[in-house]
Amino acid sequence: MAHSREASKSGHAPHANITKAAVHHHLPERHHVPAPVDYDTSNPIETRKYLRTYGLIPPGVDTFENQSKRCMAILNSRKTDIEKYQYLSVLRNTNVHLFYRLLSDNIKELTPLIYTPTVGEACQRWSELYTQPEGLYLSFDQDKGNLHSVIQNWPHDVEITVVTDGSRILGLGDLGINGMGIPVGKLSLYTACAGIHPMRTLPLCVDLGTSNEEFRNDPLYLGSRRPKVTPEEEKEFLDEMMAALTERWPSIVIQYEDFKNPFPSLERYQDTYTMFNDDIQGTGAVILGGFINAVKQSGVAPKDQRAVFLGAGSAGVGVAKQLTEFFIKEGLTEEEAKKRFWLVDSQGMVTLDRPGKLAEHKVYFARDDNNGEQYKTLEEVVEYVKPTILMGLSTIGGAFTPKILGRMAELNDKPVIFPLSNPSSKSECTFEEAIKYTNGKCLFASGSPFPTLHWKGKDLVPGQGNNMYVFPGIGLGAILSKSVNVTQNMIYASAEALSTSLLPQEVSDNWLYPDIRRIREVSVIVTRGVIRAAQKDHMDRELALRNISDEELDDYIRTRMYDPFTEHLKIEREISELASHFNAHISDSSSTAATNGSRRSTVTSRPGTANGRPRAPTRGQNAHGDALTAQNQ
Ligand SMILES: NC(=O)c1ccc[n+]([C@@H]2O[C@H](COP(=O)([O-])OP(=O)(O)OC[C@H]3O[C@@H](n4cnc5c(N)ncnc54)[C@H](O)[C@@H]3O)[C@@H](O)[C@H]2O)c1
Ligand SMILES: O=C(O)C[C@H](O)C(=O)O
Ligand SMILES: [Mg+2]
Repeated sequence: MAHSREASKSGHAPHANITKAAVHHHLPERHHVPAPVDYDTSNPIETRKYLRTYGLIPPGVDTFENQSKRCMAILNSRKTDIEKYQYLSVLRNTNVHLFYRLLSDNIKELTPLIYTPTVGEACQRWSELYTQPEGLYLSFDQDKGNLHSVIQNWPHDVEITVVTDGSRILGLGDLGINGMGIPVGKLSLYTACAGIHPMRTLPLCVDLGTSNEEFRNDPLYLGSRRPKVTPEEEKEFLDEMMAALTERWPSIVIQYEDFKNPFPSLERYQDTYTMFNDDIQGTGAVILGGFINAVKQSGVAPKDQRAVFLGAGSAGVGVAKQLTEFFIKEGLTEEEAKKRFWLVDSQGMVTLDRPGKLAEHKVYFARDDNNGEQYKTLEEVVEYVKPTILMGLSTIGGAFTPKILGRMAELNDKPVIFPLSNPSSKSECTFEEAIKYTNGKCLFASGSPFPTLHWKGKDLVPGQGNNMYVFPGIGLGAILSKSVNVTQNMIYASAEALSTSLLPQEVSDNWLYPDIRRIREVSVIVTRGVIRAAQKDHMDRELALRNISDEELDDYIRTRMYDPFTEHLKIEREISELASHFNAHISDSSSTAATNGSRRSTVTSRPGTANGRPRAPTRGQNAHGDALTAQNQ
């Protein structure tokens, strides 16, 4: 991540010319209650005095490095992953900038602890482990008809929200309000990967009841105990929610996440609000991004690709649609492109003539060329199709058996094996299994992370095909371009941009995705692609970005990104501005006092102004300005 190493070394920037005595004795009483972050042990003494936390923190001033060492040592002393998750949650809630400094310096190591796979267990046990508020809950039973006023309770301005009803959390089923861990985790990545300011993010969980009977009967469960509302009731509730969110924050970007049936809301809102569905669209984009690179490596032309998908839900269909669009761009007709796919669900291969009603979202890819044959198992389908690609979005851990993997290796020089279900326990196979049973031939990406594998004298690094590579850039692109909607072209552009983000070394090492440690730079590239597509679609309202070069746009994106390593400079600037303002007062007052005994009353400053210009209010500033006036008089 790009951050000021100079600042990080010392823990704070070189100070403005301000004497300790001036700060200590002349700063006014501040009336705000210090926020948890104000107790940061890297805060210089002057900052502590300004924030009124002086004396409430041990006297030594920490460097960022020391803080990081201490946190990592504490983290490593926690035995289980869920204990580590809990420690990191507390850190995020008590010192958000330190949390993000730690995360950005250790993104590869910490992401699995705040996101998949650990977030899966955190959600399963959310009510059992609950300690602190971390988002907004809207309840069907208690709040319907009143969402507008509940939303007013959120204390900050919001640029982006991730909303779930908890009904399909990863591959773990309906977890009701326990699903809140997912918006919390996704938004942490928005901040870490795309630099959305943590205070501008809103984790949102709607309580529409749950089909999870075990939870409904669990005394510790913190959601309503009603069964899931009907689709019609859900629609009315979401209509009200979308209107209320947008009324309070007109430019809010809304990401739908982990809904059991997300198709109706995407269709209903995508042309009306700035929203997208991460499981359908984000997943489609991230897999397309890796797939573009896999096609280059496999050497198999799009017209010869044969893709078998285990899982025909929101993610399966989302990915298949995105790949279809790619095949069309590569010269196939739509009919030819969609014929490259064979989807398999819990009842077997998806065909038009199989018994029972086919869910609407499966009809597009349903096969009509099966001659009345129905293929029940994945093994049968693989034998029938002879695929080049095997995708797993089924929630069935281990479904890619050694036999199936071995067969893929017999059929192909470089089979594409993407077990994408989350968390790790639901992955259709592990990296080790994929390598072992294809004899090291496969092009691999999984939804959850797997460790590097030592194989025949080489270190093999698995790709991670997780939507975390694109949703941060999609969201940031929509925010910065002030896009009216999130269009299909913007989603597609995120995939193309991702596919170009690999370094030459990563390409020559046959990686499909860039190193996760470069995620912030990758997000800049994805964001740029999304903004350019928004402009082409005339969705953008930030027109000034249209006429700048890509280089300038990248710089603009970087400067708009929250940087936890420089955040403290804001408050230090506030202090030094105040000090120079105060010193100017003194010299002004004393020189005028010499000539005119009583000019003092005319030099009192208006609260919230600097150099006579209005200034955006920042934390404590009004109280500060008022008090300064009072003290000077
Ligand atoms: N890697 C990523 O970025 C990413 C993104 C989104 C979703 N996912 C994962 O993909 C999985 C599916 O998500 P979804 O939103 O599509 O869920 P979903 O509930 O909409 O779909 C699940 C699909 O799997 C099928 N299925 C269930 N049991 C099966 C079986 N025994 N054999 C064959 N098919 C079976 C279902 O019929 C359904 O078609 C989840 O584990 C989720 O975590 C991963
Ligand atoms: O949450 C993730 O890790 C990816 C994806 O959105 C999922 O639902 O599995
Ligand atoms: Mg999801």
